[in-house]
Amino acid sequence: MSLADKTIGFIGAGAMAEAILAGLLSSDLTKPEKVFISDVDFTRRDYVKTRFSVNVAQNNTDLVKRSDIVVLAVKPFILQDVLTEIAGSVQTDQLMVSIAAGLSTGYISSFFKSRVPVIRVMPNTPSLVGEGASALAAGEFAGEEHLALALELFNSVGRAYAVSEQAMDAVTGLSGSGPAYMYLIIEAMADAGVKAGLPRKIALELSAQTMLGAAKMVLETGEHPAVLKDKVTTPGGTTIAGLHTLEQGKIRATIMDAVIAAVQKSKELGAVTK
Ligand SMILES: NC(=O)C1=CN([C@@H]2O[C@H](COP(=O)(O)OP(=O)(O)OC[C@H]3O[C@@H](n4cnc5c(N)ncnc54)[C@H](O)[C@@H]3O)[C@@H](O)[C@H]2O)C=CC1
Ligand SMILES: O=C(O)[C@@H]1CCC=N1
Repeated sequence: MSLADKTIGFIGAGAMAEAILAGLLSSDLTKPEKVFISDVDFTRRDYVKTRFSVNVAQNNTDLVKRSDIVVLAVKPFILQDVLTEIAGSVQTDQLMVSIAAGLSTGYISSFFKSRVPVIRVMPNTPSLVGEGASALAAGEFAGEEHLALALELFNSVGRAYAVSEQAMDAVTGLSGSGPAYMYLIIEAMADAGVKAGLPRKIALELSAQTMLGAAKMVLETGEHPAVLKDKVTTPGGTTIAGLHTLEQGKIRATIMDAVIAAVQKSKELGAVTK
């Protein structure tokens, strides 16, 4: 079974659902007719319906009845209410895919009386432009075929990797939260360009394109970032002067600390439901 044969429902049509839908529908793996959404915020629901021409379910249980794959895309603190609401309608031949940060597959399964397959995913917002980074973990009742379906879904919006569930907090701190860190760096580099006299628009685009290009070099050449860094760096030149300043500012330790703080926070948020 592939994704093309399945109906996919999104409970919660917020920022992440929109990002996944944008990538998924432009990948041609499914069609808007095969997608359902439900959201308690009707303005939001109608915006997403209009943007993608997808179907609107009357409510969350109606969505469950119409969907082979149900993507749980509400905030973690809302998920308990949603699971309580839909538990009686979910069948074992359906697949639950949760993108809620910090909530385990065991926690989600505990709401269902039967052995409903659950896959937990940590995606990120660049899914919106087809450049998402997602990690997936299969719950106790999910088999290889369920994992394959979910990988197909998230590979359609970027790169998706199967990991053990214990790795999810690390993924959340790294690639889940990571886009925000990258935006900070892009903004700071653009500000520096403006300070040095560049027009704002050009400074921002040069900065963003530089990050995009550097990321592609790492992914496509397969070379170690240190080797690529050395290729930019002329002896006695400009780059080594900039790198020295970054090292003096302890940029590596600061970035590592930021990711570890987010990993720690993910553990704390998840501990509430364990
Ligand atoms: N924003 C991000 O970068 C990432 C978010 N996530 C996870 O994705 C999930 C969704 O996050 P966002 O899309 O950012 O949140 P959001 O707040 O943009 O979207 C959630 C949507 O759920 C709707 N909603 C609230 N209660 C509902 C209910 N009872 N039934 C149906 N819909 C309901 C809200 O009206 C809203 O439109 C969260 O669990 C978050 O942990 C995961 C990875 C990255
Ligand atoms: O900030 C958060 O908690 C969520 C999870 C990863 C990205 N956004």
